[in-house]
Amino acid sequence: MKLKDLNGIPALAISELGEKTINGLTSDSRQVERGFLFAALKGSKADGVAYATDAVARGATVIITSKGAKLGKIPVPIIYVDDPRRTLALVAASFYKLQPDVMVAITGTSGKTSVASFTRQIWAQAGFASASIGTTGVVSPKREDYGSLTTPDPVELHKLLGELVDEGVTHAAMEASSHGLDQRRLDGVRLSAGAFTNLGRDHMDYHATVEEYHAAKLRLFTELLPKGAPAVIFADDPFSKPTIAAATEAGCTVLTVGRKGDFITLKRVEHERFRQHVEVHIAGEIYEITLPLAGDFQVANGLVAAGLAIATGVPAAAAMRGLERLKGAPGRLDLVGATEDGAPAYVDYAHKPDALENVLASVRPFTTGRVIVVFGCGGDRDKGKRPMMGEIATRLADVVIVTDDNPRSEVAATIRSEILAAAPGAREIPDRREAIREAVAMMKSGDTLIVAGKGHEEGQTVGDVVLPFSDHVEVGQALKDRLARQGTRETGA
Ligand SMILES: CC(=O)N[C@H]1[C@@H](OP(=O)(O)OP(=O)(O)OC[C@H]2O[C@@H](n3ccc(=O)[nH]c3=O)[C@H](O)[C@@H]2O)O[C@H](CO)[C@@H](O)[C@@H]1O[C@H](C)C(=O)N[C@@H](C)C(=O)N[C@H](CCC(=O)O)C(=O)O
Ligand SMILES: Nc1ncnc2c1ncn2[C@@H]1O[C@H](COP(=O)(O)OP(=O)(O)OP(=O)(O)O)[C@@H](O)[C@H]1O
Ligand SMILES: N[C@H](CCC[C@H](N)C(=O)O)C(=O)O
Ligand SMILES: [Mg+2]
Repeated sequence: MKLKDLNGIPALAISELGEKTINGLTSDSRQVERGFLFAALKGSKADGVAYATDAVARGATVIITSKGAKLGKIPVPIIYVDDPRRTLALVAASFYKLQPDVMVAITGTSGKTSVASFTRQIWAQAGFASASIGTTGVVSPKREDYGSLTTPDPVELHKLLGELVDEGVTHAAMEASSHGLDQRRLDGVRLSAGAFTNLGRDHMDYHATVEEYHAAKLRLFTELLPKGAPAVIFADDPFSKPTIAAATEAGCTVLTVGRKGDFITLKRVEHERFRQHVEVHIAGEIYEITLPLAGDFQVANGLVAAGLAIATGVPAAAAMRGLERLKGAPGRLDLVGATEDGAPAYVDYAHKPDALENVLASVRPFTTGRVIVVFGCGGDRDKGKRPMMGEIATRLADVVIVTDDNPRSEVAATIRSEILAAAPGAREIPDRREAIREAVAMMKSGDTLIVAGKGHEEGQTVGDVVLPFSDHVEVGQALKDRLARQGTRETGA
């Protein structure tokens, strides 16, 4: 492709270098090949400028960087721009060209993965070839790829969107993380609609304040959605009001959902152990549906997904039928099994205070015995959330077991002690497998077990090593062993 065919490049550079052929793009010098455009970006750990020479040695023929960057003697043209991350996103969008006709993005502290998955499922039920992109990976009619970043790097993202179109996908829902929004990873995506779930504490190691974190999320509505595009906003969160105000001010068509919602109004919820009966009103019609998922927060996620589906052309009745057939996203209040007398054991991805609070509160209505929780906190991540999660667990669960969750480069015992400082009466079992086995062994009739923090993850990161580990597998095995022990006892063997 010629440089002149790429979006986001300043006119002067196009007039001088427009005929240059570009074979590929990257912001990582290690991935440069002959004829590539290299974006030299200032990052949180390194500065891409330092790798420009390396990029040229590997075949880069044009470099994009920020105005004022000092690259020294480089034998290829350098294009200076105000916001090179945004330029890279726009360039990537035009390089890979194709995007699904309908693209929606979901932001918020919790529920993004679930809403993206639910939106895909509702679209699919309504007959559209649909995909979801996020923390748990990419799901489409032809693929189920395990994920890494919640919002992929723009070059990866646009390559992926092009591939999805080639597969026939017309509708895609993606997660917009605050890192992704802040780093302009989505700036080239042609969005049809956006959504907001809620705002709580997260990533305080990256964003200086909650306001800055909220502002990063608001970029979706204030800078990325085209004027007039639907913004589906969950109405019952403390941050709903300022989000609605910002989206309205930016010219979005705000559609609120929830108890205080106008677009989809939640009237009534009746909880059962594994499902919920929900009454909602949409445009004067009353719908009574059964959501086949546990957890209040799944009602919220379902309504946001239904809002996105309706806003992008699915009839309300079809969206409601779609809700009745939803499958939970992997590792989100995911029922692994039950003890011989029916006490359920769930794996959940709550790794931040609000999520833990929600998941523990959600299982209480159907727990006649004790709520037992096993959790830890990740190393090299926001330390402030550790005592907060300790306090929440102690307040909302009857038995608290604190264990390890990806200590990374930190001393695991220190992380645990920071949680335990705010969790009087909690037990400490460092080894996660042992903690799970202990929790399963103590379950009695009426109890509910929540193993929180890892959800779909398949590893335990200790130092630089990722040891294979799955909460799902461990809980399943512990339940199996318990049932086998029970059987042995009953037969007197
Ligand atoms: C902190 C963070 O978000 N980092 C992201 C950021 O990297 P960075 O620009 O800060 O990287 P850096 O290491 O400082 O390097 C600066 C530049 O030098 C380049 N470089 C570096 C070395 C070299 O040899 N050659 C070279 O060219 C790098 O490619 C980079 O362009 O931009 C990269 C490209 O988009 C991302 O891959 C990278 O994500 C890292 C891997 C990461 O772990 N990110 C996490 C925290 C993240 O983004 N999480 C969110 C939210 C999760 C959630 O809540 O669900 C997500 O969306 O996944
Ligand atoms: N709407 C919600 N409100 C509060 N908590 C929620 C909500 N939805 C999910 N959760 C909790 O957050 C956890 C993660 O959910 P999900 O993966 O859907 O969110 P996410 O925003 O994608 O999170 P992440 O940023 O970690 O990828 C769930 O396992 C559950 O504990
Ligand atoms: N995307 C999040 C996931 C955290 C999950 C939890 N298991 C942990 O390791 O803290 C992060 O990398 O911060
Ligand atoms: Mg996610």
